[in-house]
Amino acid sequence: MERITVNRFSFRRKGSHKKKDEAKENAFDFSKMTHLSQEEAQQIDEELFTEYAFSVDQLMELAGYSCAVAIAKTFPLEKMTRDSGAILVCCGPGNNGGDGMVAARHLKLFGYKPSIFYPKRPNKPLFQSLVKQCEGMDMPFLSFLPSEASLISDSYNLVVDALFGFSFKGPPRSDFASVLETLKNVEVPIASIDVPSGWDVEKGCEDVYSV
Ligand SMILES: NC(=O)C1=CN([C@@H]2O[C@H](COP(=O)(O)OP(=O)(O)OC[C@H]3O[C@@H](n4cnc5c(N)ncnc54)[C@H](O)[C@@H]3O)[C@@H](O)[C@H]2O)[C@H](O)CC1
Repeated sequence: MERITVNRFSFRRKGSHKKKDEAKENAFDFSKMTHLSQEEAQQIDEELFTEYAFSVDQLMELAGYSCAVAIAKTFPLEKMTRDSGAILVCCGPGNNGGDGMVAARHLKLFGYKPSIFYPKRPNKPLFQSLVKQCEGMDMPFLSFLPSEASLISDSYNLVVDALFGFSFKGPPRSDFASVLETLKNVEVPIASIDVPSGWDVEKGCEDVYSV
């Protein structure tokens, strides 16, 4: 099963503008993918907030958009076989979940058919606005996640994992334990925003509950 981690800082594409290199450029060499440590990522965020006066909304829009672009390049719409580009975006209770809704919005504009699973919603204007924007673009919100992974694999071409980012501290609390368990067993690719949910941010996939 294919897993990729879509980290807004990890895709560095040396663009070649010659037509003939296009195929080579599209076949991304994952060995060149770089990762930031949790501390580096937090330092960059902090610098963007203080030195450059970016707001969380702006960073979330940049992160969600760049993840949508990376996902569209890695999983082209024309290669999807199920239900004209149906994808499932699973959003968690923090900013990573916000990234997921922003990515869903852009993927919808790229022609994909996102559905969103967003079980735990912060009572904050930023997230309420993101939900309103997604509803306004006719993206359905699932009231529950099918417990059978096969139902997800049969209905969607891709799962976007925007459940947890760098603030996850395992093991998953009860409300998300079954969600991670189901996603572990899906047979379609999972594109994780920032960190695959359940992974230790620095050490990687250490525990059985990681997607
Ligand atoms: N740094 C920024 O301002 C930005 C970060 N971006 C993205 O957001 C995540 C980090 O966001 P944060 O809200 O700090 O944390 P998470 O989204 O990873 O999750 C926190 C959320 O999860 C709950 N939680 C933690 N551990 C568990 C657990 N074991 N079981 C259940 N629930 C858990 C916790 O209570 C919180 O509610 C970062 O990765 C970026 O992707 C944005 O891009 C914008 C700016």
